Amino acid sequence: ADGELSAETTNENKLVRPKVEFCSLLQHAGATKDVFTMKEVMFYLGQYIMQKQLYDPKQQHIVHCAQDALGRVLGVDSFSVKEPRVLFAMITKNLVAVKN
Ligand SMILES: C[C@@H](c1ccc(Cl)cc1)n1cnc(-c2ccccc2)c1-c1c(C(=O)NCCN2CCN(C3CCCCC3)CC2)[nH]c2cc(Cl)ccc12
Repeated sequence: ADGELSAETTNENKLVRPKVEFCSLLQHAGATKDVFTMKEVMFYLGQYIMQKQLYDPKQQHIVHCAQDALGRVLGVDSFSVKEPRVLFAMITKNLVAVKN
């Protein structure tokens, strides 16, 4: 049905290798490896956004990343965490699937 994220994208156990700049963001948030599950990628990105206080203090579902490497990597100035489909599309551009 419309609105369904593709199973491929949201399979949280799917293994991915983030591209170089994206991987350094995850490592800034505490990651110590270069192959992740999608679930881990989202966890570390959440930590990154929290640690760098990129979310809007008034509307905490809005993330402002124009002045941050995150904005360069995702290609946007801001986004809403309430639009997972948009978010996954931007994030998967920075990931390479790992054949297992
Ligand atoms: C459900 C989940 C989510 C997960 C995936 C998607 Cl595509 C959308 C949404 N989510 C809900 N709000 C957030 C969030 C909001 C603001 C700042 C940081 C995180 C998240 C995100 C997590 C996360 O791992 N979240 C753990 C629990 N969150 C509760 C909300 N908490 C808020 C507490 C108040 C201050 C703002 C954060 C942070 C921990 N990882 C993300 C990575 C990105 Cl690229 C974007 C958003 C998130």
